[in-house]
Amino acid sequence: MAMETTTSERSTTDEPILRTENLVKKFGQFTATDRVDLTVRRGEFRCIIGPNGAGKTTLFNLVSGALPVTDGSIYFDGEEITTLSPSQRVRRGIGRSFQISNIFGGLTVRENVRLAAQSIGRDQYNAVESLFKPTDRYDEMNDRTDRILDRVGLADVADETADALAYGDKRRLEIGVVLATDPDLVLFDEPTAGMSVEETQETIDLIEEVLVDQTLLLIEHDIELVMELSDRITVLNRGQILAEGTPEEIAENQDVQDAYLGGMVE
Ligand SMILES: Nc1ncnc2c1ncn2[C@@H]1O[C@H](COP(=O)(O)OP(=O)(O)OP(=O)(O)O)[C@@H](O)[C@H]1O
Repeated sequence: MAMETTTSERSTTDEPILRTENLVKKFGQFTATDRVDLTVRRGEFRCIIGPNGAGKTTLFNLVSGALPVTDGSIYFDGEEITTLSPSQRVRRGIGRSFQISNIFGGLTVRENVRLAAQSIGRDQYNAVESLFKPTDRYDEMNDRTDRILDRVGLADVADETADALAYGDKRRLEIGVVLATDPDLVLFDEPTAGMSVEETQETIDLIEEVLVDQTLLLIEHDIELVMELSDRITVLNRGQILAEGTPEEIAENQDVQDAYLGGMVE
């Protein structure tokens, strides 16, 4: 298989991990997603950009299963997932970061990660049943939780409640919670929204470091960041794919400049 090395340590293959075909989402008469054919290759860092209301979040909702499609198909890892539930998609390997809202503030850091780890491989609604698992499975789950806590740098604060964490550690926990679901693809909807320049850089560094083996799909408004991070960029406009390419190709694309970048970059 052809391998291509990018500027980061991540490596991209030719194999598509996610593919949408003629994807359509209508809200009444309004078409929010308009015949989108998207292909993301395994290992890619793909940013989705576009003006407000372009349909970026709607596209994520279709991929994660939060919204049913109006028409078209979604394939993940070569298999059709168009009608699978969100939890079935998580078990297939599609993780979605909801930032802080994924975290239970009253539980400890370790409990949060463990709960997320427990939720895969079984029906999420069987959380009570999962408390009564055989001991070897219990140990395996604890080991896995510890490895994730190490990976995201939270081993030292594992027994603190999530509410007591400093801001930066909360972001680490959020990424730990996503990682605990063992994803192959992670969707991030504006992970740096409202952050200072410093916090933005820290969060991005963390995502790049911890999720180096995952395919990343990220909605981001900060164009400079998008240009720096992406292997490829997809530009949405009025629900349609306006352009797709490497950062260099997108920067030079006249349609993008006319419709979007010209108005965005001051
Ligand atoms: N549940 C809904 N019902 C009706 N219209 C919706 C719904 N969700 C989204 N829309 C509309 O679909 C369009 C696309 O919205 P979406 O949130 O996907 O855009 P976006 O590109 O993520 O925008 P932003 O950058 O502002 O977050 C918008 O016009 C929005 O008002």
